[in-house]
Amino acid sequence: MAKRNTYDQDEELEQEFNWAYYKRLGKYLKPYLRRLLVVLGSILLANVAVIMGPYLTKVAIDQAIPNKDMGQLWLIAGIFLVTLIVAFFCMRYRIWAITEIGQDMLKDMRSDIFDHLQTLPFSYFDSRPHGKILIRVVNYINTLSDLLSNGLINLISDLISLIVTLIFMFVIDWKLTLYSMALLPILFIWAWVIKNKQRVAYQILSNKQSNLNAYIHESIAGIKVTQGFAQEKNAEQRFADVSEEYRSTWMHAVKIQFALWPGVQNIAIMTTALIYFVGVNRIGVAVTTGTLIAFIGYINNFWNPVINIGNFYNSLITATAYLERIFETLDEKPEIQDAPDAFALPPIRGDVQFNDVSFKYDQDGPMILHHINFHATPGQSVALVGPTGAGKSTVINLLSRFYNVTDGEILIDGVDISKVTLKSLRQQMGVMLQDTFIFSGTILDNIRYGKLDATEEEVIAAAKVVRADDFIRHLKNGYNTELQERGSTLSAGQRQLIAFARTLLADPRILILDEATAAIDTQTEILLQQGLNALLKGRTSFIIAHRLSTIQNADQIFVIDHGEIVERGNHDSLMADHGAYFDLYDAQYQMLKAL
Ligand SMILES: Nc1ncnc2c1ncn2[C@@H]1O[C@H](COP(=O)(O)OP(=O)(O)OP(=O)(O)O)[C@@H](O)[C@H]1O
Repeated sequence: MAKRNTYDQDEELEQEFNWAYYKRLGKYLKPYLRRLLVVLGSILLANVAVIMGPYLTKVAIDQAIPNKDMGQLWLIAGIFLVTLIVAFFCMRYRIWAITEIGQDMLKDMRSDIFDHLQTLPFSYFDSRPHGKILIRVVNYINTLSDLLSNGLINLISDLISLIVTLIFMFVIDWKLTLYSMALLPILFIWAWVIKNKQRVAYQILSNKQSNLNAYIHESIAGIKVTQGFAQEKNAEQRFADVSEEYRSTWMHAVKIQFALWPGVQNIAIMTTALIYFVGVNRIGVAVTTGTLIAFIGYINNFWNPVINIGNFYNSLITATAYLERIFETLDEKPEIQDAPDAFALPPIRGDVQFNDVSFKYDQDGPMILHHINFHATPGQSVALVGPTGAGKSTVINLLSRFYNVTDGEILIDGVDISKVTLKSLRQQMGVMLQDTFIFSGTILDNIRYGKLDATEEEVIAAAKVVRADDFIRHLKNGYNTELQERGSTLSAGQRQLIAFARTLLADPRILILDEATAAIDTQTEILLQQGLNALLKGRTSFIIAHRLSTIQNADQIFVIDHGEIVERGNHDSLMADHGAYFDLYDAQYQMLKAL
């Protein structure tokens, strides 16, 4: 599992430069190879057209003009015009097609990372700020956009134009060509020297960017608390600090990135000077004026792509820092995976057995549950009570296999749940967490989340059974009322009723309910209780109860403390025992009386 992380903590950096990432990036290119070949063809054609220019000038200067051959001059002008038109259309196509290919690749990659995130265990999301996950799916992928669209266009067209130019140059004068290339090795060495510095600078930058995103995300999520405690100034200061760190690392990274640029420029200028020097000395001996002028034209054709390739190399090194993070996310193993020989759990009756189950969240963390044993027969209702942090939620997290047990086994209808496919297990289980999550969309959509193919009638019928129908009908647009993400426009009780309807629609044999802790008025409590009773009928249920009044009819009650079941029985027997349950009940009763 990933190490725990916070917004003010940098994520770990990879030490080695890993070319394998580009091989993996190539995998995303594969589906588009054919389209890319067509683009390559058009780039080649455009380059041949452009490259003809200096050659035509040479022919005009060395032959047509001295011979005063107007016919040849017109022909050269005509060919020139055609090359310009061909080049124009080829370039246009190139830009459009490559941008599309680049964006398609990004979309594939974004889908891969998003789909993969869906499979990751809670522990992955527990271990890092959500803002740091978000930034990988959105911003890091976007940083590749330039590389994969513009960068890719330029690289391919520059490589082709470089090769075509070199061929022309070699044909015209191979010696001058070699002089043109004389200073290239210096450039290669320079690029190699700053490569790692640049990558590390961008790794650090990506970290700071991630921290900033995490902080923004966290402060938006916690805005109510910030405003409630009038801590805005504090939040602003913290934001300013994180933001300043981002700015200064950005400046540092850019400084290193631009270290390559003057080197390329200077070498290009020096090469032109060298060609003039060598060329002028050889005019009349081995070089014609036309050849020298053509060569100066080619030198630009030669250095422009080299400069562009240098830039591409720059963005490639920069992107490495982001690619590492993207592939790291893709490589994150779903902790809870189907065993290779996993089989689908057949339709269950709802018999649940914990055999000596112990559990810890972190490998090197403390044991949270110790030797839990119990048996619930089909249709029974089980209530888990106990002080906060005792391990109640952990028990139900294990039952729905959001985590694997550290020791012992959990059996459903006698089948070890670690042996079955997750899908078949979770499909037969309804989990309602404390804070019912509402997705943006209509109420209808939100209830339908329990069974995607449910008809509107089925949705309404389910809502009626759990007593949700009444409040929904009172909303302005009824079932078609649009809800905000998290359901901020609904009350906690209403969100719970929606969760009940959603779960009823899914019709699971085993029900898990983490009762909301929020205080609700008596009337809502009665309503929820009625809804819940309707939902529980005929299902094995596990309820984490915070209000003991709601579980008096439970078949079994377990009192959990420090990860152990310290008492078990039903309400009457536990009350008669005068133990921990009695104390809890009494404390709540006294509290309610005092209100
Ligand atoms: N994801 C996690 N990673 C590490 N430790 C955790 C995690 N979730 C819970 N714990 C720890 O496990 C212990 C049991 O937590 P659990 O949530 O099961 O308690 P609970 O009885 O449900 O509490 P509450 O009534 O407050 O919801 C606590 O000490 C808690 O700090």
